[in-house]
Amino acid sequence: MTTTSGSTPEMRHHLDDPGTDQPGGLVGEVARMSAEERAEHEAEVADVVAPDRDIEVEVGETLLEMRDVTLSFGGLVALDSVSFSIRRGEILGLIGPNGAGKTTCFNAMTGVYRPSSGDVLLEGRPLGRLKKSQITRRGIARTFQNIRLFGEMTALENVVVGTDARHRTGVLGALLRLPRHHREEREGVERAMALLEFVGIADRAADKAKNLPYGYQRRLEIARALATEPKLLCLDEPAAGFNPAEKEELMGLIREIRDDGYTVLLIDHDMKLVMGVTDRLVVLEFGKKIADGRPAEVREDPSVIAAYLGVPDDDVA
Ligand SMILES: Nc1ncnc2c1ncn2[C@@H]1O[C@H](COP(=O)(O)OP(=O)(O)OP(=O)(O)O)[C@@H](O)[C@H]1O
Repeated sequence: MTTTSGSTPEMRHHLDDPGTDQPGGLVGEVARMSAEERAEHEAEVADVVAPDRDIEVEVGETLLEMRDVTLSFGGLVALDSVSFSIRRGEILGLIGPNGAGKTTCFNAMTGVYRPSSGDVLLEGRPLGRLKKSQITRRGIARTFQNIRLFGEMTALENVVVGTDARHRTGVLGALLRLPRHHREEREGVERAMALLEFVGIADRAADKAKNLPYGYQRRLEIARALATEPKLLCLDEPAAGFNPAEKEELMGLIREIRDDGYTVLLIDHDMKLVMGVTDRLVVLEFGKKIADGRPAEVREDPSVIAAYLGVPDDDVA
């Protein structure tokens, strides 16, 4: 995957002076563009963010499969023979009451925990005993329920760290200052900048992550995950703590990510939001899968209604 072919003069300018929000900075330049110029600029950014998006992907083929996965913590069975597939190009929602096993599913897919039995397969190959970093390289990236950023690093640096997962030169290449290392470093910064723009926080690229507003931090986590060029992006409650307008904006971003060719797995408690953005839903309760289907079907499913008994109708609507 090449990542720099679409880098634009605007991006390069911004790299020289990241974070500037003043007239002359990228944000100001974009604001002054005509509608036509802006559309062209956005297409150029999209080229950098998702360079492969025009390559025809077999939307609908299985990307990840949870095959009969059981995961126990001592006597507690957090996942009980759970099987479902995530199809390429879809937004799949994973829902269920508190403690149902949603985060444990993410942890099983990303190598935090190993299933006690069963398999997680990515593109038909079991993840087996791969380490977290190896799974990231195979193509699964995630964000966390509790934001985990490098607080003392800038927003841009946080995303550049994500691009490192794709670098082919290792520590030795860096020590020897190989030309390829320099090129990868430069490409990483350009791609990181494009991703910050894509998620809407390029104006704060030079700020330390810990100083960013909460909503920016959530978007920064998504940019960092995208930097690894994942085949599957797992978002664990990305809208937690957002007001309705912020949630709506975030859903727009998640749709854009999918439209750019990524596959998204989404956990969220807000039923309205999940129903509104997902193509399909898997419902867990007490570690077992109780439903799997289109949002409109799942919301009518008696076992799902029973699992959510007590949730006001408004929240399920
Ligand atoms: N590391 C752990 N050690 C012991 N028990 C755990 C561990 N992680 C999760 N559990 C238990 O496994 C069950 C499933 O937890 P999990 O966090 O996956 O649920 P969840 O559906 O993500 O819940 P929530 O919506 O509250 O985040 C819960 O009973 C939880 O207490």
